[in-house]
Amino acid sequence: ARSTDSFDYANYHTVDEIYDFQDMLVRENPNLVSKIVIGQSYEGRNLSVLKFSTGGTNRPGLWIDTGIHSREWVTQASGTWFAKKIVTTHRSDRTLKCILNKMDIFLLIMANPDGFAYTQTSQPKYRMWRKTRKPNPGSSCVGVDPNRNWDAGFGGPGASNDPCSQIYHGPRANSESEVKSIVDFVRSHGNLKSFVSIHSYSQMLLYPYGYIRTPANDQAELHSLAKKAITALASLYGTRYRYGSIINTIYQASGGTIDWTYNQGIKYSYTFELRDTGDYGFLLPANQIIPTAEETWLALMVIMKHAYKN
Ligand SMILES: NS(=O)(=O)N[C@@H](Cc1ccccc1)C(=O)O
Ligand SMILES: [Zn+2]
Repeated sequence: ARSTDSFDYANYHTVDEIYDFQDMLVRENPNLVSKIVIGQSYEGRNLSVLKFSTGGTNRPGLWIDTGIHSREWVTQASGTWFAKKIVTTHRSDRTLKCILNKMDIFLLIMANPDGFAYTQTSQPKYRMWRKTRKPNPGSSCVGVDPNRNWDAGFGGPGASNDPCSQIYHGPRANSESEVKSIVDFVRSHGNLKSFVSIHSYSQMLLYPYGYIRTPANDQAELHSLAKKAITALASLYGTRYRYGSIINTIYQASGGTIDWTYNQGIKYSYTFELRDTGDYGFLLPANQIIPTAEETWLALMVIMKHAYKN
């Protein structure tokens, strides 16, 4: 595309097209958008975070990542749409205007670019790739599950020590550069107020914990905020979400992203599982990208507004 106005948000795009989109968005909006390279993937692709800021220094931040599981294509597509939505509405939307007067938004659209590139290679059998693409010593199986590699109940039930497993946790916590780079950013920023990691599919809004049954200290607040968020989501097209703690709502999972961010003190830590509930699953038709992104944005705004006010 020649600009982010002519970019086709209603279709899926390649790794390179999304990198180009990010650079165009920065060029077109130098007073709002900048790019922070927080690290590289195993195969050397940039982990590029878009920063949306109206000024200040080290303002409290709001984090969103998409695409950490590479086959969940509606998430990278939604992340691209979110980026354009922020730019086109940050003056007209009062809530977003207020948020950006005091806070920064950080958006990592391709959290697993190697896996994403792999799902786009010719053979259809690669389309369902989930993990990173780092070889595992002593195994013919490649990759670690980047949603089991975090230092939160690492290696416990709900992950596998088998390199051939889709939920292989890796040789140690933060072994994957895609994970370590985010860990380092979260620590160096030190002032994130919300952390949302976006997955698909199942239509769920999940909060900690996944590795233990013990309720999070802020469980009541996280539960009521989740209810508000999915109510806003449903208001657009009637899409119904379930919500609750990871372990109670989907399954036990150890080493997950938001369990670690919550334990770092980022209270508003959530994972979305976007459309659908299994009719198409990870192969969601492109005509559902924009409706999915639009309804999800309403829920994200509820969470970000709450983080802004508390
Ligand atoms: N996106 S998904 O289909 O892989 N489901 C997620 C569910 C999940 C979500 C948040 C923390 C742990 C686990 C998964 O990593 O298994
Ligand atoms: Zn996922």
